[in-house]
Amino acid sequence: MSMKVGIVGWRGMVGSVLMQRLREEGDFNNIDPVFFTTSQHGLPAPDVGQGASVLQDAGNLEALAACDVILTCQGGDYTAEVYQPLRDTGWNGYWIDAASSLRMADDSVIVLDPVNRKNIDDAIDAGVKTFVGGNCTVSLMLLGLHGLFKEGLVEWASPMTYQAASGAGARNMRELISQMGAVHSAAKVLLDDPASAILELDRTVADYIRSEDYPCDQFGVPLAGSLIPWIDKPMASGQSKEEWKAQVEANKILGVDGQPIPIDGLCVRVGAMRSHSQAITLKLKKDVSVDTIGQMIASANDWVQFVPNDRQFSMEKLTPAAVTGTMNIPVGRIRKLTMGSEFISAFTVGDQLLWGAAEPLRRMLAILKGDL
Ligand SMILES: NC(=O)C1=CN([C@@H]2O[C@H](COP(=O)(O)OP(=O)(O)OC[C@H]3O[C@@H](n4cnc5c(N)ncnc54)[C@H](OP(=O)(O)O)[C@@H]3O)[C@@H](O)[C@H]2O)C=CC1
Ligand SMILES: N[C@@H](CC(=O)OP(=O)(O)O)C(=O)O
Repeated sequence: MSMKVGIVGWRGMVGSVLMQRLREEGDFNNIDPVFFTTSQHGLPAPDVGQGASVLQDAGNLEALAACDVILTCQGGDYTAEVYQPLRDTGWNGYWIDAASSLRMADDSVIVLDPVNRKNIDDAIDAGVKTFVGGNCTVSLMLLGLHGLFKEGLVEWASPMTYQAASGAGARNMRELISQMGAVHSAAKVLLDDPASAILELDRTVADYIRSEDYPCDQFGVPLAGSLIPWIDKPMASGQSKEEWKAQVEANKILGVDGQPIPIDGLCVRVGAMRSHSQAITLKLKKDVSVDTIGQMIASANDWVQFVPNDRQFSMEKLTPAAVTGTMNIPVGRIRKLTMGSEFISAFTVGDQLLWGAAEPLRRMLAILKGDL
């Protein structure tokens, strides 16, 4: 009998990417999918090649409990509302989740199988039933620098991020494009006139970005033509929550026992659509040549692409524009920093919705099915 998989959050942004990947990889072939919704129960469910069905109520614990696996991208509020009551009914199925709520729980595993497949397998054998996708910047950093972490070479890391609008949600992506269009409209007359003074164009744009007319309901402040040096809630440490996640989640994924690897930096929202970038300063435990570092990085997994520290290659291959919509994780700008031979820089980019959110979940389901 095929595994009954309840899918919640499938029509959201992360869920839509997950659906696309499940279809592309033929993952619906040997499961019995049940689609849930918090708002549209009774309406037709997506047909994934197994005939017509209707959407089930995602708040109905009985319907959820009939599933062997719940795969959810519905968000943290939904998880907070449903997870424990469902477990309290005695349900002992697998819960696979994109939201952060359960990541740091003692009885959950953060899934990033190219990096921690053994931890996942051990956890399944030990009866763990809760598997959660990691924070996007954390997963993308660990995939990119997998080779260095695998060799136990990293003494500490400081990622400075350039995070895309998609991390804030679909409405924020739309708002970014509206902002871009609005700035262009405000400057169009001057832009169309090759003889206009550049300082007048510049002042017009700056005035518009600071004006009441600039559309920024979602972000609260301008993004297009600017940036936002804070993501998520403040923590008592002075970190933003996004910054706090780097060390705690990365060490959990890496299975570090005892003293954690210090990982801390600043997280910044920029005007990219759906790929997150990070400039990472690393202190290695020993002096290793740049060539050897490159080889370690390049050979660590099937998705990382080593980009030589060359101007043209960096400009063409190491950008959100090049990476978006692909599974590639390019890593470049590797060089020794002037602080000393053990200090290196790296720059990496990855699609926030693929490896950053949907793909680790899809692969976790594939592991449970025995397909991976
Ligand atoms: N691992 C990571 O780094 C990331 C994790 N996430 C997690 O995933 C969660 C979901 O994020 P995201 O996909 O951006 O959320 P969305 O807001 O796009 O979708 C969430 C839900 O909103 C409902 N919804 C209401 N109106 C619409 C509409 N017009 N179109 C589509 N859905 C609609 C849907 O539920 P319904 O059908 O029930 O109405 C949908 O499942 C986040 O809360 C976060 O926890 C997100 C990004 C990255
Ligand atoms: N906070 C991330 C997206 C996200 O949803 O992260 P998390 O899954 O850790 O809440 C961003 O804004 O880019």
